[in-house]
Parts: sequence; C-alpha cells; structure tokens
Amino acid sequence: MPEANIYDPDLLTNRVLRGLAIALTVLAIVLSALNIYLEQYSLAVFEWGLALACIFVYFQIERHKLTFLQSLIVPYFLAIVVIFGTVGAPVQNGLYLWTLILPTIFYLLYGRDHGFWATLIIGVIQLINILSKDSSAFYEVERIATNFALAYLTLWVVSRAYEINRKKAQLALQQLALKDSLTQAYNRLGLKQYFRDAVKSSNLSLVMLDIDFFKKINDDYGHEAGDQILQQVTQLMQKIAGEQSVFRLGGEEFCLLLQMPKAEAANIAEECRVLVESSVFHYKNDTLKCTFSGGVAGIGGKADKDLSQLLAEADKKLYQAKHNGRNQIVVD
Ligand SMILES: Nc1nc2c(ncn2[C@@H]2O[C@H](COP(=O)(O)OP(=O)(O)OP(=O)(O)O)[C@@H](O)[C@H]2O)c(=O)[nH]1
Repeated sequence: MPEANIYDPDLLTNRVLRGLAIALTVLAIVLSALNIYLEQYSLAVFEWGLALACIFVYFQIERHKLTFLQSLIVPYFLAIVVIFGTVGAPVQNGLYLWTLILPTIFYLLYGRDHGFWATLIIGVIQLINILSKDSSAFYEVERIATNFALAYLTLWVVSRAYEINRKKAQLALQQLALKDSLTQAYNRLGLKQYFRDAVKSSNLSLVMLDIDFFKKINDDYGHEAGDQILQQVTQLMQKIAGEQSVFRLGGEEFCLLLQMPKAEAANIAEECRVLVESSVFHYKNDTLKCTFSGGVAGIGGKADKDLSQLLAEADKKLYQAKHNGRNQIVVD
C-alpha cells in the first residue's frame, strides 16, 4: 500500500518546517541586527539570507507548493550558517552549540537515512572546526570538543530512536485507517490510495463482487455466521488475487483492483468464484455454502477513467450478473 506523500501540507513534517521557518526568520533578523552592531558583517549577511530563505519556504508551504528540494533549503542553510559561524567566531562565543539542534531537525524532517548522514557529516565538520581553534588560559578546546561530541551523540541517539518509533506508529495508524476491521481487507479509503498509484500504469482492471443472497445467510444462521462468511470469503479471494488487491467496499460488497487487462482480471475473478462456490464454511454445528457475482471493468491504454467511473462501470456488469441468475462473472 503506498504511503502518503511526505510533503502533504497537513503532515507533521510540514508543520515542523513551517514552525522552524517562522522561528528562524525572527531569530535570524534579531541575530543579524546584533551582528551588524558587533560589526560581524559576513555573519549578518548569512543571517539575512537565512531569513529570506525561511520566508520563501513558509509561503511555499502556505501555497501548498513546496517541493522536496525546496524543503531542504532552511535546514541546510541553517547548518551552513552554524558551520560558518563556528569557523569565524571565537569558540568562547558558544555558537557551535547551535549544532545540537540539527540532529532532531534532520531526523524529524527527512527520516532515518537522510537524518543519519546529515547528522554524521555536520557532526564531524563541527568537531574538526572546534579542534582547529586554539586553547587559552581559560579553556581547552579538547575538553570543549569532548563535551560537544558527547552531547551531540546523545541527541543523535535520542532523535534516531524517536524518529524510528514515530515512523512505526505512523505506519501502524495508516494501516489501521486503510483496513476494514472485520475482514482485514483494505477499505474504500485504501482503494482510493491504491488507485491513485496504480492508475499510472495502463491495463488496470476492477472487479466488483457481491455475495449472493447474503441477507438469507444472516436470517438463517445469524449475523455472527454472516461475519464469519465475510472473513473467510475475503481470505479465499486474497489467496488467489493477493492481499493487496482485495478491498471491502461495505456490507457484502468487495472489489479486486488488478494491474492487468480485463480478460485476465476476469479469469482471476472466475478462479475466486469457483473457489468460493466449492468451499464449505463451518459455523458452530452448521455447514454453509455461498456464492458471489461479479462485474469487470477496465482502463484502456491510457488512464481514461477515474475511480468512480470504473466502479460505476463494474457495478453495471455486477447488476447484469445478478440479473442473469447470480454466481457468475460478467465482463462484456
Ligand atoms: N453479518 C453481516 N451482515 C452484513 C454486514 N453488512 C451488511 N450486512 C447485511 O448484508 C445484507 C445484504 O443484503 P442485500 O443487499 O439484500 O443483498 P443480498 O441478500 O446479498 O441479495 P443479492 O445481493 O441481491 O444477492 C443485509 O442483510 C445486511 O444487513 C456485516 O458486516 N455483517
């Protein structure tokens, strides 16, 4: 199942970036004013650059137009300002301490792998930076470097652990939202997400399926028996079509979304139909039988239909299958 795009403006990463852009704009303007006062003009120029970059990124997020490359501007600009600031300023200014916020920012915004490499490279540069300074009667740069390295490593480990667990929790929640709780098949929302990605490939087919006389199963054996049939029919279809391809639309209605031409999709649906028809379902001391009907619709060479058109077309064929006596798949 595809994941949501991380540059979706409503996602946590974008909110973090927006907050960072606002905070850094204010901070960069204040610090640049201070640096102009202290006659550190080159640093002030960098800080003005950072403020402008933050304003640009903020408006890109607001306009829902931020690209991945643009999202890199603020954190990397900040890292460059901190690195150059450390090079230019005496170590007792403590400017290098700003390096400590970078692991959290990189892990939160770009995830585990990007976070790891950015944290490693920036950490090594800053350590060399600090060690290249001269010690004085009041401080030893080796001690500063050791304390910096330890604090940086601690924040690195915490940021990494946090990001790994946040990602796991996010994926678990996404899965929960996309799945039907009774059958564990993907639900309508899952279908929409899957379709959005699958539609890029040609030869996409959708089979709409509906269990025959399901109301009678409920009436004769009870709702619990009906629930069990829904679960077992799902498993049988997943066995043939694959877990990713089976969606429960609601009630006793399912669909299969298959990346193949209509004729092949009809064969898969027919295999499912034969398997369900030949299966015996057990509920307490009863043995039950059931069948389903299906209608197949397909997308041609280019993506010429949207999901609702495809569903409507498959639904029409399903209606024909019901009308023709049920327990069959209608393609044309
Ligand atoms: N057990 C169970 N029943 C459900 C669930 N959702 C919907 N139903 C029942 O499914 C039945 C659907 O009945 P109908 O729409 O009349 O369809 P049918 O009896 O299958 O008849 P045809 O589709 O025309 O073959 C209704 O009785 C619903 O109460 C569910 O989650 N569990």
